[in-house]
Amino acid sequence: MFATFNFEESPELREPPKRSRRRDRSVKYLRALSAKNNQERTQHDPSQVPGPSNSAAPISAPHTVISMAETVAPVLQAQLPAPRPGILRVPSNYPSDDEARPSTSTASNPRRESRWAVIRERSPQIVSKEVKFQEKTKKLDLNKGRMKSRSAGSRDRKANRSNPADDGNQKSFSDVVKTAMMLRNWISAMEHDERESEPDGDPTTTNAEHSTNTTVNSEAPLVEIPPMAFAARPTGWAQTRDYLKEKWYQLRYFYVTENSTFFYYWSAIITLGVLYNMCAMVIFIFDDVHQGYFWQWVYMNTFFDIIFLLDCVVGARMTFVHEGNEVRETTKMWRNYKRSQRFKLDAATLIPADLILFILSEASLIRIFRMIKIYRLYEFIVLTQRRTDFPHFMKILFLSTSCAILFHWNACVYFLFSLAEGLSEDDTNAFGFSYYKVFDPRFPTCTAFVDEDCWYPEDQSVLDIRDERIKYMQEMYKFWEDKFSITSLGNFSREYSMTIYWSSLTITKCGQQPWPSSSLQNALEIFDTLIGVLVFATIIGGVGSVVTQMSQNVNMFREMMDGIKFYMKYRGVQSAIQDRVLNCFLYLNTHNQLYDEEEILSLLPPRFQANIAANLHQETLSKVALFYRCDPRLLQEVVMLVKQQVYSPNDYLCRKNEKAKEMYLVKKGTLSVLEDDDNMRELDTLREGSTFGELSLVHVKGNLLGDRRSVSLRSVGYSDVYILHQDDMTRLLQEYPDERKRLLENARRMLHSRGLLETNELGEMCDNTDDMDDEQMLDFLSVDEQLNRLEGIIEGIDKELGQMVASFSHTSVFFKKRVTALEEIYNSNKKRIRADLYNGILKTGYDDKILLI
Ligand SMILES: Nc1ncnc2c1ncn2[C@@H]1O[C@@H]2COP(=O)(O)O[C@H]2[C@H]1O
Repeated sequence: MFATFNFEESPELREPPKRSRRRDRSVKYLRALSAKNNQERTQHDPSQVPGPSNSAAPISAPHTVISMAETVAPVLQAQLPAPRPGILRVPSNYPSDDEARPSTSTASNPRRESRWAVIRERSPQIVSKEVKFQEKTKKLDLNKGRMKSRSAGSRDRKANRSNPADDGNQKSFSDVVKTAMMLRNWISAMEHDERESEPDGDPTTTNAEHSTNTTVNSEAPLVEIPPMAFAARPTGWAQTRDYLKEKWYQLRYFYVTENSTFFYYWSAIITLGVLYNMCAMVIFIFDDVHQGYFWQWVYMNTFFDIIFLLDCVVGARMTFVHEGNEVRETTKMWRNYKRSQRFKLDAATLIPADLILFILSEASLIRIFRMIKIYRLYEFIVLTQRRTDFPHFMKILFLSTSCAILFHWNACVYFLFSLAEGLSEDDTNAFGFSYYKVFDPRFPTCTAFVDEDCWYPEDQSVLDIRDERIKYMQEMYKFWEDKFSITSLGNFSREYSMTIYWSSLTITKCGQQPWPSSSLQNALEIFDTLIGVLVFATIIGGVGSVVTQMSQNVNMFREMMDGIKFYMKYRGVQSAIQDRVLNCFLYLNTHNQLYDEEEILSLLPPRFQANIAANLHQETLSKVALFYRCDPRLLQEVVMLVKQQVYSPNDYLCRKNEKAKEMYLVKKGTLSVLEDDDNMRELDTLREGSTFGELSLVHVKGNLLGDRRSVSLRSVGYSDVYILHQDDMTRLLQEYPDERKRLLENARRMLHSRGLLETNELGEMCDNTDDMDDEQMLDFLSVDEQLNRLEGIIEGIDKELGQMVASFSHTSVFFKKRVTALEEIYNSNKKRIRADLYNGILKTGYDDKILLI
């Protein structure tokens, strides 16, 4: 996993504004123009410049929008053709104010006219653009006018248009104005957006445009915008820059943890490289492969070498634990990598020995150095076994892969050996490889099932196979001579198929092979036999353990099932009950519930047990009315007390009027709430996530139900239920006296609201336990609760006494040691001490004469 610095991700980074670069540039350009325009305006029309008091006055966002619109619009207007009097006719739905009519507003506004004059004067490009634009518009208008005039002949029903050309001009120009207006509004809106999202104090400037706009803002601010008027939100280039910066930091300081998903997948890639090297480097001893794929091999080698190089970078960014802390500092990680075994192995892997291939291309085994990376393959196997849900399958997969690689290597060694010995031409019994041993495959050209002639007429044969075998073979050969085709294989296919066959049979000792007839052949055979024995021991052991593990659970279940069956038969249990028990047992097995959860959890440290329990029950329990506003620490302990129970179909969880001692949480299944066992009227159904019976956790004085169940509850199908016992709760509440009071209060309120609590005449609750001390509280406890409490108190006293005894014995040992040490000091310095005492140098505060005796 790539680690990152904990940059605070701002919302705008998550949602980049949809602005194109072109739009940015256009805004920049327009801004520059408007800046000049403003500058000129201030020079030509001092009344427009806000005075110090104005500039200081904060203004709200809408004002700014209008002012910016005013700023940008004239610039656009400057590029529009000068309106011809009498031509402009704005559609009825078009804005009719001055701002919306550039021509009229410009004409009627001498101030603006003077501004444009200055702009034209100072920006010749704009003037030339304007001229070009005017010319184009004129042409457009003329063309349109011509077209209109053509159509006007046939459609003179538009009598109000006396001059069709004028009409065309008028429409096209209004289109242009309309577009310009839209453009202006769009820019205004964008300006507004942008200002709203300015990152720093200057809300009219983005970082990228700073240099352009500084002049505008410093010299002739249109309106002073308070720095905090808009939220700081980088946009455009600033945002991209921030994003790139963040990515750069992430890349520069990335780190990898061993258990991260990134490292796992990266290891998978490295493993692929290792396997590739293992297969490729030996297969290039075959001539066909070498000649046909040498350069492809070189490219692939380079690719995987780069991957291995990158693995060194990853290795240098591996976190490690130092004094219990995970170290993620770049330099420390690098130093740790340099010191590690991994670094040495990685360095050895990357020895560029395969440069020799360019001189001696046959020496493909020179890449053997890359095999050092095999340790990463082992790491990958370990990581996979940690992560996978199918460990047995993975184990068998790894075993078979290693077998395949071993066979492959052995086949190549055998071929090399045969090459060294010299290939025999036509001896099928030769130990080494011979092309004669591998025939090209032959396929029948007739179909035996369809074609009658395709069957060899054995019944017509007069030859007895036992006596005239050779003749029989010749006859057969003649018969098939024209009834098959030969597919000729390349040399490599024949070589590899034969050698891998030899290799697998020799290693597994599964088939008879030609005898070795020389010392070298013997040596190879013995070597193979040794490897075969080792491999077999490993494979059989591995597969055996996998099979044992896989069948372990099945066997255990079978044993348990047999035991139960035997017991029930032996005791003569009714067959209906037997069926119920066995069905329930099967259900538990299929839902993986035969495991003892407590036993499994007990393997974990208490902290994790608490985490798991909280994850399973805390949310459900926090919604129970009884725990309303109770201390979260109490809830954290309550979740640890919850135990699981499975109920079969029609099992009763509790019956009406039974002593209530548990609270239930439904994890899975459906429960029926029955009014009574007798009439079986269903009041309600409870499903997953429901809780009930919570009032049985505390004993409430005045409970009209008297701690009895108000209804019966029956499981419809199989139900998984979590149970919280009253005893556990009472014991826990001894440590939380305040919470006990709160729970009692909640319980009383609940009972009261259901009309199940004794009330006084005014209908108020009889007792208030809030102000009670522990002594008074005892009166409200049931005998069971009192006993529990007593047990708790005795346990507490016991604990305290134990602590006191331990502390006493510790202190006495300490003092004994001290006295012994003092005695030793005194004995060794007896004379000096006596002399000092005698001379009055040492004063003990006691009667020194006693010591001097
Ligand atoms: N009509 C009902 N619908 C759902 N749950 C009920 C209904 N009546 C009672 N219960 C719950 O079922 C529980 C049975 O045991 P208790 O009487 O202790 O508390 C009961 C309530 O929590």
